[in-house]
Amino acid sequence: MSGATASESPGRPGLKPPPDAALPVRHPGAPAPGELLGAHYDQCFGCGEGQPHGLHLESRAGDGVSVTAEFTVQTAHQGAPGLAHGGVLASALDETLGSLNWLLQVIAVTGRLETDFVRPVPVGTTLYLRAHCRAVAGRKIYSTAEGRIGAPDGPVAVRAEALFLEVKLNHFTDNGRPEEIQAAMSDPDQVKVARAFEVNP
Ligand SMILES: CCCCCCCC(=O)SCCNC(=O)CCNC(=O)[C@H](O)C(C)(C)COP(=O)(O)OP(=O)(O)OC[C@H]1O[C@@H](n2cnc3c(N)ncnc32)[C@H](O)[C@@H]1OP(=O)(O)O
Repeated sequence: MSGATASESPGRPGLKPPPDAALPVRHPGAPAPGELLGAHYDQCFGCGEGQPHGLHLESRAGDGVSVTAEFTVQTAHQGAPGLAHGGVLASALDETLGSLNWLLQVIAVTGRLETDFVRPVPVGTTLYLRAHCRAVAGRKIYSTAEGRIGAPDGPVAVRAEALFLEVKLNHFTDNGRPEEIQAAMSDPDQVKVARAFEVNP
């Protein structure tokens, strides 16, 4: 363990933007800084209100291509007694990082997610997450995130670097279980249909 932060060590295989990568551009139609993004899909484990044991993460647009989010660790999220499960914390980072694609207004999925677990996170803790997009190269989106305990400037508990890959809508329609795809597509609210798959409304 080097002790370096994610943003100080952007050279890990598959996570380093190529030299010709561009700076990310916030879409003109993206929610304004400070605006809540809302759940993109009611059944999403990360943000959906229809998931009783989900994270119920609330993401908010930040400046540039950045977001902040909060989630409170519940008893259903334990790994060891009284402590958050590492996979749940990775999910919180993944969800926060995924929200960045809404500001870029591209449909993208996580290809690679590398997580550093820096401190144990007790049940009842509110984790303050922050993510920003570092670079874009073709379909590849390079982003980084961290989660702090108890306050936006609290001690860092988790960090992640991620590569998202832009995909077409058929990534979901060809691969998702037909029942859920049908249900999501037939919602009369077209914005909800679009957001379920993170397509631009
Ligand atoms: C608000 C929204 C919240 C969303 C929730 C959070 C997001 C999620 O959790 S999404 C769910 C988890 N992710 C998935 O299910 C994705 C499953 N994986 C896949 O479908 C595919 O592997 C996918 C789409 C990522 C890549 O496949 P494909 O489109 O065929 O890309 P492919 O042609 O293989 O590779 C394209 C480039 O990316 C690179 N690449 C692909 N995967 C990786 C990887 N894991 N690591 C590093 N590089 C990779 C390739 O090397 C290639 O590079 P180059 O262009 O330089 O040769």
